[in-house]
Amino acid sequence: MASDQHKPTRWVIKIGSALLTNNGAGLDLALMQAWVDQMVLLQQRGIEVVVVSSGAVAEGIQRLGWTQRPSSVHALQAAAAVGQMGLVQAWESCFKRHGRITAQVLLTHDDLSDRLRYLNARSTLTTLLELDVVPVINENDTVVTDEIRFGDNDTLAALVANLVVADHLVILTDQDGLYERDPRQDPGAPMIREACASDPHIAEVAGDSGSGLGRGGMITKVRAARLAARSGAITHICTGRTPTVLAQLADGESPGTTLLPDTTVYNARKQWLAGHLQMRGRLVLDDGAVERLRSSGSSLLPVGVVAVHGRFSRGEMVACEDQQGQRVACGLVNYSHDEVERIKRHRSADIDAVLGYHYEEELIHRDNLVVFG
Ligand SMILES: Nc1ncnc2c1ncn2[C@@H]1O[C@H](COP(=O)(O)OP(=O)(O)O)[C@@H](O)[C@H]1O
Ligand SMILES: N[C@@H](CCC(=O)OP(=O)(O)O)C(=O)O
Repeated sequence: MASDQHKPTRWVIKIGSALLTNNGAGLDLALMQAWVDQMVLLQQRGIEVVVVSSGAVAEGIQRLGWTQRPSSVHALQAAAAVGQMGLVQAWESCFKRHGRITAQVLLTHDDLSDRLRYLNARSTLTTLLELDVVPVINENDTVVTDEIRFGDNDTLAALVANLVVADHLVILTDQDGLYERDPRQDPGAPMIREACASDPHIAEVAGDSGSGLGRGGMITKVRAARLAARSGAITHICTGRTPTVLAQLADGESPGTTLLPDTTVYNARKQWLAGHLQMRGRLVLDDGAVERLRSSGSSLLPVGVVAVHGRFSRGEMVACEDQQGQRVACGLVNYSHDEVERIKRHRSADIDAVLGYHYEEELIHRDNLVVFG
């Protein structure tokens, strides 16, 4: 078990569908065993490992004997339920050969946006790591609807990296790294070896999935690197087809693309706030309010709000934008959308007179607000 003084090194390792299932042909058990052999080596070097494994839908489609990916949500969810069995069986048996124990953790977006469930998930994961168990995480595809979906496992892996404060997020995929253009379209495109996670260029060159098996493509991997950077994690995008890739990374080599954290590292509560992917509404701020949020970390007052969009209740998550539509911050709002409509542009001292009551003088208190750098 880890002592309180020594923070262990943690890696979140995410593996994509096309890679895991040999482009949809069924789980590639030999490759899975090769990664597990290396993960055990990492553990022997004192590195704690969390696996985020895609592949449930692809494996389910294969097990059900379907020749193509269905379009119906319920068929996809059924495939995920079938395939998840195969996934966890395979991970368990690969780790068992080394006498290691695994645990299945299935998450939805709601599990991480609800503060209590988020804290619970964090405690469970850290307990599993202290017990030397390898958590194998996937989205709970069988129950998710679009409203509560992470959407892709790159994003899920980044939020898990935030949750366990991982040092490295390793995204194993079917390409050697991030290229200047999708290598499926341009095989001669050069690979980007290192960049800052927030570099706009990398988001411009990253395209969507070319395989039809994966959900996100490179763009979700770049966004995941940005999310992971909020807790200080370095992201590596590498091919999982090289059997020694994890050992190479542990030796300090950079076999793929390395994306370095270059933004403010948030504290635990701000990371939780920043990890909310679904906003209930949008507040448009005037230039003065944007400047104050950015420069002095102030709370948002109603006087700085010029427009309100969406329907939200007190306590829900809203985005704050400048007048050009750029997202500046997000936070838990103290007033509902119709209340904000009435108190916007007013001084806090006037809230009582306008509404006939007031909760707080801030629209979003600075403790519940996260400003993007
Ligand atoms: N700039 C790029 N560099 C590399 N791959 C890219 C790029 N843009 C788009 N892609 C595509 O992203 C795919 C990887 O994403 P995806 O299929 O979602 O994989 P995974 O299942 O591993 O998440 C690659 O096979 C490639 O076709
Ligand atoms: N949760 C889904 C994976 C979704 C996903 O993001 O896939 P991928 O882009 O291959 O990592 C599954 O297990 O099939």
